[in-house]
Amino acid sequence: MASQTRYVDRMIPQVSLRDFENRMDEITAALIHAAENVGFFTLIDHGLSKEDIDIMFATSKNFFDLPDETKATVPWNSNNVGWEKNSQIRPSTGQPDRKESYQMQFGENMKKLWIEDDHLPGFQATSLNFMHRVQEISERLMRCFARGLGFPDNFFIECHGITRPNSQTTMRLLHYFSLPEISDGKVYHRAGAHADWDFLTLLFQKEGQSGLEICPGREVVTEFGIGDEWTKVEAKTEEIVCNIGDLLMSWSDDRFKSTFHRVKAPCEQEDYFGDRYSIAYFNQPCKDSLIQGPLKKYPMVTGAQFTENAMKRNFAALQEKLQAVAAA
Ligand SMILES: O=C(O)CCC(=O)C(=O)O
Ligand SMILES: [Fe+2]
Repeated sequence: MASQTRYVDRMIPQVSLRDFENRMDEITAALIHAAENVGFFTLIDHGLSKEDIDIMFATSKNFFDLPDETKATVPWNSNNVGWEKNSQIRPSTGQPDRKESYQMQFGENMKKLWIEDDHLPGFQATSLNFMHRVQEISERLMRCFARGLGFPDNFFIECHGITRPNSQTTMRLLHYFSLPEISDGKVYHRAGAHADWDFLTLLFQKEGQSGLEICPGREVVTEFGIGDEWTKVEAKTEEIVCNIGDLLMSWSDDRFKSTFHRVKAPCEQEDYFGDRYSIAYFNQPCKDSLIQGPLKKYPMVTGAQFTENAMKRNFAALQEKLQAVAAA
């Protein structure tokens, strides 16, 4: 069968964090190069073993295997926490992603939103432990990006402090449902094309459960248009896929690229149609962090304002898409 999607081979840089303290300048140069050119990179030698990651994936599967009524005891709310199913509509597709997800944070937003130990013993402890370890990796990357942009080394770490009660950093467990391999004429979006609006996203994929694709090319933080040439990102459990979000793009005066990506709606023979589990860790700013790049390209905003603006832009783009779909 001829491929309908236009694919191009692009190098997605791989960065090793081995011997981090001694190699920090070398690692910073590699990260800056990746951020300026692709917006995506993968990490190896990051300190989490394949087994550590597999334990979190097993914990995630145990959660999603619970009956919907049980998961509905921790419903999603607009603090970006909790469980949702088939409810996220992207401006690029105008249709809900076929997935369920559960979002967790460190702070007070999680009050009453942790699934209870009676339902899933040890879930909260395992998840928080994993979140702390991913935070440590994020903080190493933040030190490098601060150094690369000329801020003090700890600058971004403080702006995203997870011990602050108003921390918004989020880990999201994702489960995409298996889909019919024989087309019934419908398109089942998994994660419609989008850019992330956080600082940096660290994504875990499970071996064999492919589907993530990237589409570089955006020049400023406010565009929702997307191109049509995609590059597949291989699913390897032991690698962390990282991407620059709109926040870091803005904080770098658009020097670093927040790149469109999607989990493809499988439709071609070589696509993967089975259940897909992934885990995304979104580094979000504290509400009172002050955001402005060294060149002051954009007016200074707080973390709360940045988040609000991103949600407003998303909402407006979504309304526009829904109107276009209704008119068609
Ligand atoms: O599930 C994935 O692989 C990607 C998820 C994603 O891009 C997101 O949730 O922002
Ligand atoms: Fe994303």
